[in-house]
Amino acid sequence: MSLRAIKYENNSLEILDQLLLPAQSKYIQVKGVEDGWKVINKMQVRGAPAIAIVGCLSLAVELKAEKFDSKKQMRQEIEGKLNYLVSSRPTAVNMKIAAEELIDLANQLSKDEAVTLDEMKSKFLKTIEDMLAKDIADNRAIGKYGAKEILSRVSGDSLVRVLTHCNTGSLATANYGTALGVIRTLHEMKRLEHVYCTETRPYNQGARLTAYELVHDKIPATLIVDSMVAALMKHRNITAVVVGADRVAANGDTANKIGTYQIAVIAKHHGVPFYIAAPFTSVDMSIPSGDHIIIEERPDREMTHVGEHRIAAKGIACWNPAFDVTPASLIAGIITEKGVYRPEQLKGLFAGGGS
Ligand SMILES: CSC[C@@H](O)[C@@H](O)C(=O)COP(=O)(O)O
Repeated sequence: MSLRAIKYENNSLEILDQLLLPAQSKYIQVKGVEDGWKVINKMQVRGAPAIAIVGCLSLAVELKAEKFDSKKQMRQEIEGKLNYLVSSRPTAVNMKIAAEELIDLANQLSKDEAVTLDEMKSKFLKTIEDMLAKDIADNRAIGKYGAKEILSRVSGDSLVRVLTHCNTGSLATANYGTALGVIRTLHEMKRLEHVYCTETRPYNQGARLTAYELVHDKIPATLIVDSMVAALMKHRNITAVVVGADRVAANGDTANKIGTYQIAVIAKHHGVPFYIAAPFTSVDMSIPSGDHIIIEERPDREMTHVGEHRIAAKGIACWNPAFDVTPASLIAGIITEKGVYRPEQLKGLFAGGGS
């Protein structure tokens, strides 16, 4: 079983087809931006950090093979292709933030007369290639800060019981994961008694992908269906909830996989602290609140069918938003690679250049 969602070696990019997991481990080659857009849009690769990394690496693969007449031409192509990649899925912000940073870099390199055409290309490619290592380092730091925060909720050497939703692990990132990274760290510290993961209907990221990662790593885990969360909190003494993010607004409101909001409401009712684990690349300071987040709506078929098998009555109308927004008031803390912050602290961090 492979847990590497993204393989990038010798300028060849392959992604593990997450539509086929857990039944089959099959890699598909991404030959350029067109392929990158398709694998993201079809959710063969998914999870906010992995979307950004695969999108940018698909551009790297294409740029390496291309010959440009001028730095201006290269800059224009970069900008057009990055904007196209941003359109592949609308809610996760990581691809948009990466695109803005890379377009800025291309502008700077193209204006700098001391930089040749070849140097511009190699500096640009190196910046993209460095994203893989940075994401893993960020996830390790998130794991460390998150574990410390959750352990602060129990006394002495007590073990903790954690609930997570969707998939935020090695399959959603360059490796290790964000919320699942926190769970991995707790397990490495031998302080995790048990993790519960939701099925995460309709795409079943929890049942198919998180369960696959937990079994692979031999982490003590139990799968529940999404409607069991309240019963779980009543009967199983959950220490904390930790989930990922697709976009965190400036006030801390957070878009994440559909179903996250109801878990946060239930957690509040039971006095269970609810945490978001996300790198700063998921924070969108350009929007004041979650009301401004565009929520992707996916095809009805994801709800009406499991694989090829229809489970819903023919003719029924469906509503299939892929994400919801959890208000900042329900979030105990945002676990980042730089530490754990209360939602209302975000604005101050960015004002002080904290990103
Ligand atoms: C580290 S992944 C964070 C989020 O992207 C994750 O929680 C999530 O909602 C994934 O949604 P998906 O639709 O599978 O891309």
